[in-house]
Amino acid sequence: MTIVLTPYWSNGVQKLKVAPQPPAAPKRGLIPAAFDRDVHTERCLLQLRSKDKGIEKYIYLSYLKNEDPAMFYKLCLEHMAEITPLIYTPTVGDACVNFSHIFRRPEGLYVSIKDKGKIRDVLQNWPRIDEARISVVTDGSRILGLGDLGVNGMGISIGKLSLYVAGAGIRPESTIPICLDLGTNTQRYLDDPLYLGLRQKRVSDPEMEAFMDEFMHEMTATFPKLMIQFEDFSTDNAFKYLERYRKQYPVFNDDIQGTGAVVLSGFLNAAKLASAASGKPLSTHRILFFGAGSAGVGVASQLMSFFTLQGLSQEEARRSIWLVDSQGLVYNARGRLAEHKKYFSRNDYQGPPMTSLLDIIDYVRPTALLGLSTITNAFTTEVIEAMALINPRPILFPLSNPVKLSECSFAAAVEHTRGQVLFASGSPFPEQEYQGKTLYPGQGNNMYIFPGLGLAAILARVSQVTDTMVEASSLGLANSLTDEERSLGLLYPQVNRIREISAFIAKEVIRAAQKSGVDRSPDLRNKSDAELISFINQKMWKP
Ligand SMILES: NC(=O)C1=CN([C@@H]2O[C@H](COP(=O)(O)OP(=O)(O)OC[C@H]3O[C@@H](n4cnc5c(N)ncnc54)[C@H](O)[C@@H]3O)[C@@H](O)[C@H]2O)C=CC1
Ligand SMILES: CC(=O)C(=O)O
Ligand SMILES: [Mg+2]
Repeated sequence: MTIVLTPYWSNGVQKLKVAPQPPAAPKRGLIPAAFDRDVHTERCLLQLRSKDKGIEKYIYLSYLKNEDPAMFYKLCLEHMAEITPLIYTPTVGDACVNFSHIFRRPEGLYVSIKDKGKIRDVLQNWPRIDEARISVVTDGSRILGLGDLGVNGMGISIGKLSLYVAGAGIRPESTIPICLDLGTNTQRYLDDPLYLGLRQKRVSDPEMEAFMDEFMHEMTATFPKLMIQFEDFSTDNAFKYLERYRKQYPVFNDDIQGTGAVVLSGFLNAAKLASAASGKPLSTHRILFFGAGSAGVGVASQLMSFFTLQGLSQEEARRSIWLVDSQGLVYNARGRLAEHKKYFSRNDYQGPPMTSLLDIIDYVRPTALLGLSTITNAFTTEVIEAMALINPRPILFPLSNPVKLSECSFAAAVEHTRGQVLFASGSPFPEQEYQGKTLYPGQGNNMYIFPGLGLAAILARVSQVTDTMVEASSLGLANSLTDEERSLGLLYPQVNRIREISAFIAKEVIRAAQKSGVDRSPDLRNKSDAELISFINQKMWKP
């Protein structure tokens, strides 16, 4: 028997048909005589390309995913570089902002504060309880860099799960996009008659805490084989709920851990090239973070392992990192600091607040400048030039999403470093020609990590996601560059190899889970690496 995704309506939820294999041929007369599935692939692609705007392409692809999921995922796999920016960042940002306006039919699960006390009843309405393996859960409070989008944040859970299917072959019917509706503080949504969420301000912290405790408990009770990815919670809640549940349930926070892993990976590759140019050892890198939120501090914590891999002590590693937030350089003498910034706060600077990025660069003399601030073009011409003056090959990672919030463009980075930049951004930029050479931007986005990490967690049936599993995903990604990709100067592998990369990452993560003793699939322990890779490939769903 094969589960065939047949999205049709019934009582407001999508249902599945369980069909015998092979599916019955359509009845004579119901399709045109010359209909051919391969030709239809081309037709779908032409229809997609005929649309001018990203958001129109997004709407077309959403329709296709609902009507013909196999065709949607076939297109994704065959045209990964073209389609990823349409179903994910940057276009998914527009789709989320306008979610209540472009909405056509429900997808995923909405759990609201009104369901408190009866969350189990809501979860049990999910039509595919037994198949459920992975859920992306957001509360919509910090969607990409776009702020509090309330229930419109559902678009991000849907987009990430499409990448789980396309990128790691998770079965579509095993995914559950979830948006928690805890209100929104965005007035224009509260005033919008089309807004799909509750018309109330966000609930208080204690109310949210009680809700989250019930939600997590009931999720595990209802879906015993489920892995949970927290996505785009506002800063404090991102740290708080990761810490609260990470030892209790199989859960990870993509913005803290997934981003940390993907940036560590690209940084490892960039730092080698930078050190080769400067002649300075890897251990002497100095990293300046512009933005000290969940992503900035998540990446800083992960980059600690870069330095410890070079033989530095924890303390030496910590001292190689500087944070900047909206008040400027983060240092102890500045006054009260949010909990998550304290570890990296500097105690070696006592002067007045330092707020100009140029002054901070002059003071820190960083080898790498990483942007996770949501401040468009914060890396000005002068900032990029200052980095190029200190470093023969400056590392510039403007990682904020979507593309309109990027701290700088690839074109600007190439121009103002005379082609020497080692670059990765959160959303994709086009390649650049410089003095007759083609230069390729990296995409430092957690989409390289979470599909493989999630697949590993599902196959090894882990009880929790450990730091060593996250680090293994990162090193796995860094080591998956081919010689050809290295010769092109790439920091990340080409996205069209995503399934191969996810399989490799999954193998590394499963091994790390086994070492940590959090795996619950003992038969995988006996497999050689080659057998494990082949097992993983064989488990991947193919459209
Ligand atoms: N490339 C990737 O894979 C990922 C990218 N991101 C992006 O990173 C950005 C930040 O995300 P989070 O850390 O979760 O948000 P956040 O809201 O937790 O953090 C934002 C940080 O930027 C700082 N900031 C704001 N204005 C500033 C200014 N004028 N100067 C200096 N710093 C300023 C804030 O003080 C805060 O520390 C978002 O655009 C998000 O899309 C997040 C996760 C993954
Ligand atoms: C990529 C991602 O997770 C973000 O920008 O929030
Ligand atoms: Mg995110």
